[in-house]
Amino acid sequence: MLLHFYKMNGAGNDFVVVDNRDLSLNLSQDQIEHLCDRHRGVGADGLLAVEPAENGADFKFRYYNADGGEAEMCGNGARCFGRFTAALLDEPAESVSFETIAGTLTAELVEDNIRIAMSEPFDLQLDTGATVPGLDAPLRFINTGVPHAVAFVDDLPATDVVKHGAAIRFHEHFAPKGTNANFATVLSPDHIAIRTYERGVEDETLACGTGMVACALMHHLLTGAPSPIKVDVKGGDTLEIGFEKDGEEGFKNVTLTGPADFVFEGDIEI
Ligand SMILES: N[C@H](CCC[C@H](N)C(=O)O)C(=O)O
Repeated sequence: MLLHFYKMNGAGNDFVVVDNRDLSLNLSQDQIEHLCDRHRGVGADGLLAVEPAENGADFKFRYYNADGGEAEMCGNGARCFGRFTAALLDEPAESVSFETIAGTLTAELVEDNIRIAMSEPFDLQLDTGATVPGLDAPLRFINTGVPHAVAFVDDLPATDVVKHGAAIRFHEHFAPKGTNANFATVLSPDHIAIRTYERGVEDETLACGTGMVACALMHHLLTGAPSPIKVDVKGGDTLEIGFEKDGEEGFKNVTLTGPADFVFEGDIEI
């Protein structure tokens, strides 16, 4: 079958996008894994599928990691999904809504960037009590649409993200679903830098949107830093996380703002 696809990039987190509004595609886990393979396929951290909405949003957004497994949502992918689907609307619009497993999200075009109104975070664990060998930092946790462990470290460039990330991702404390693993450092009161090991990619990625949100909210909880918080990612971009407090440890109106760009489109035999 010849598949038409689009390649997009959200701050270095890259995606294959397929338009499946007619639901004619029924890609298997192996086919998605092949499409994301950087040597044998198109190459990407994940795949975004556009499907028709079921509950009143403009579209449904289905997200699949590079291993072909479906995940609840993807923050960088949501910005790319918003950029892509805004162009599909009958009338030009500044915002577009889409259903995900994590809830219905809205993407807003803000100058050259896309702002995502994220789902409300939950399952906050300021200290999970979990440890991994060789990492001398408390492991914290929050679900920002997908699960994220967060460790603040002193020397981010020297941190073995793959070794410690894999140990956290597969740690029994987060079983059976596992978690993404983020390592963060404070640059200034309103500015952090992070690196992320992603579940389902099983490697460090150049950016992780829900991971940025997790680290920024944890930074607020630990230091009181006000909204917005800037986040530097491995790929070199700086993105912005906005939020309002909802009680002592809750958050609402959480936003993720950053780039979402088309790279190329093509056809591939699968
Ligand atoms: N790998 C994640 C999903 C993608 C998250 C990331 N790419 C983002 O931008 O939020 C998981 O399995 O939970």
